[in-house]
Amino acid sequence: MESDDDIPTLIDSGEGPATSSSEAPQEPRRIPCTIISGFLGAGKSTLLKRILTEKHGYRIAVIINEFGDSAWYAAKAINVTSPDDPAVQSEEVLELANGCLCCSIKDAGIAAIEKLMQRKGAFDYIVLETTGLADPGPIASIFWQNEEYSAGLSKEIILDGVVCVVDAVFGRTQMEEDHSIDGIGESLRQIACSDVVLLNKVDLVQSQNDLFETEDMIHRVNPSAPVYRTAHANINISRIININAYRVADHIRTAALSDGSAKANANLGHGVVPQPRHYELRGISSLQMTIPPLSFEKLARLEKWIQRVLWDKELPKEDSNPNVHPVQILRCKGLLVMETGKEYILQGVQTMYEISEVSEQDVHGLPSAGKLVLIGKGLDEVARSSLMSVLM
Ligand SMILES: Nc1nc2c(ncn2[C@@H]2O[C@H](COP(=O)(O)OP(=O)(O)OP(=O)(O)O)[C@@H](O)[C@H]2O)c(=O)[nH]1
Repeated sequence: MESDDDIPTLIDSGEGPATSSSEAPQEPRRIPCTIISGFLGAGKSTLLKRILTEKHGYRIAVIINEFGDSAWYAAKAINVTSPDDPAVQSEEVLELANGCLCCSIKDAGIAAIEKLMQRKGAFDYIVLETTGLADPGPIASIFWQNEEYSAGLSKEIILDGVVCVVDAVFGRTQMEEDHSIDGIGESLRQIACSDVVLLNKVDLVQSQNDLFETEDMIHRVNPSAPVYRTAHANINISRIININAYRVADHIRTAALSDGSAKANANLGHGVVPQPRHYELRGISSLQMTIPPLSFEKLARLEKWIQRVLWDKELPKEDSNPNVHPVQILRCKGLLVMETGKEYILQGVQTMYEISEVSEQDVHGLPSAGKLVLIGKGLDEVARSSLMSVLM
């Protein structure tokens, strides 16, 4: 670490940053950021390498935090590279001294990224690889657009999505047996916070049944994240980069609810509220449901319920349920369809949430059903009926 104030600095390689092809002033544009999380040894670096060598047209700044031999998080490096343009292969290395990113990002980590942003123009995409032990939730919330929480970073960076790499060989055991953080298995936290899951190393698994069972477990913990099977992280990059997971309704619209909900959806729009399902594994629980078209009054009630659960971490008290019922949300996602045909996306990370209207060109056809997925703690039968009562 070079600086006195513990703020990491970029070490200039001497070759200078790439310049924009056009000198014309450009609209300020937020840089998308993809977070790669995943189980130890699952293939995160392999995925990163693949991203950096694929042809995708982005000049990518990479932030890595390594788990060093001495059990210290040793160094994080930022490289600016573009496989499409050898001229920008110049490497700019940023060495950070202390702490894993999830611990230090609120201080030196943020400063590092702010310094990186002073070089904007040199890159147009950020990929951040976390260690296999990191909880991506707090990291993701740094980039959340709520400026109060993101120390202004969200003015310049937009979270594109969180990709979790799961080991197809050991993933199930890891989910069942790893350490827990605050009562939740750490690998399950990573799945909870992800927008896309890669089930990697499928070449090493003989039994299709084993793969199905691991996939099933992932789906139950996070019903809204698509799971792709990969060997050596070989994936069509467009499935993980620039997916706009927090903005695009299609992600949620096409996310399968785990019981083949097409049939259930067919009955919606007639005031039928299907039974939500919930699932619990090692402290984490998920609750998912399809939601019939809402009136604005119901939307307001649902939002109030969400606020109560996210901010107060308990269910609203009711006559039928006067006791305190603690809940915690790690991630929530929803597509809320209105009776008028308008659609809204709900996105939430930790205690932050946003409900934004889907632009008209992204609303396809007649509204059918909305979807809501909550992942966290305490999302049990009581939570289920509390949510149902809001929608009745
Ligand atoms: N057979 C096989 N080996 C793989 C695959 N993906 C990665 N590997 C190998 O598995 C080892 C671990 O891969 P990494 O990409 O370093 O995993 P990681 O998640 O970055 O590891 P940590 O940072 O230690 O958590 C390396 O030797 C890879 O070459 C795969 O799909 N199949």
